[in-house]
Amino acid sequence: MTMFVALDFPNWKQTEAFLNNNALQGVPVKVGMELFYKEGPKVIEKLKKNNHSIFLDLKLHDIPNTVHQAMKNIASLGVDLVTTHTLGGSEMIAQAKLGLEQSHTKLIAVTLLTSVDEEVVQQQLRLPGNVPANVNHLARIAKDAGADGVVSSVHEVASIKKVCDTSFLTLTPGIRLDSSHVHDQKRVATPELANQVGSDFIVVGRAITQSDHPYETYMEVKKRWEEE
Ligand SMILES: O=c1ccn([C@@H]2O[C@H](COP(=O)(O)O)[C@@H](O)[C@H]2O)c(=O)[nH]1
Repeated sequence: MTMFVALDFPNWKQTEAFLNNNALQGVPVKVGMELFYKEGPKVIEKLKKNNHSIFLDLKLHDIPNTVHQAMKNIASLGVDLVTTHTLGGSEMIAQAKLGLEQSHTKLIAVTLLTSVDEEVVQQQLRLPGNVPANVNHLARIAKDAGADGVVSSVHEVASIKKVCDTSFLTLTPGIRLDSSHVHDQKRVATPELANQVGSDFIVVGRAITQSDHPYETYMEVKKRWEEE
């Protein structure tokens, strides 16, 4: 069970200040597109030097060969987890996994983003079935293609564990302490519910990074996540 703090900051200077000013040095962190596209691989080196576990959330989505070659480069960074989308299909996921084979990095495939709801799935994208059915289907594809786990919302975890096996990892963003301030997220849940349904990892961003008291909020979320 690990809780990652999403370091969604524009650059290293602001990231470092946030970690140092709030006594969060060494906590598990998620690096996403915003920070990585600005700072590149050196941001990973810096965080590793400060003993952070790292989830690199770049959500690769391209043809299988391109994803394979990109994952070979990511493997050399020594991060703990990395993401690809599932919507590139089985071959893309399998090639992503092969690209990581010389490393300890686990491959996590994004099913449906937590910012997506039934309106997007059914009215905009016109996918057959509802959100839970699509998430289950994509999780099964990811597992069969060799991924170590999936990103979903907390609400789909129990069903994924049933369909894919309890050892198949689930990583759940969209964590909120209450129903206010959901921002652009649609499928949100509390840390307690994430624990109850058996989520293996949670990701918490703005609830902590935009808090008036980030350290206290971090400790509160962690307590609620671990002690339920
Ligand atoms: O389906 C997904 C996949 C990734 N994310 C990422 O998690 C964090 C969540 O941030 P909050 O501020 O806690 O909403 C963010 O970095 C996303 O890129 C996700 O939310 N949903």
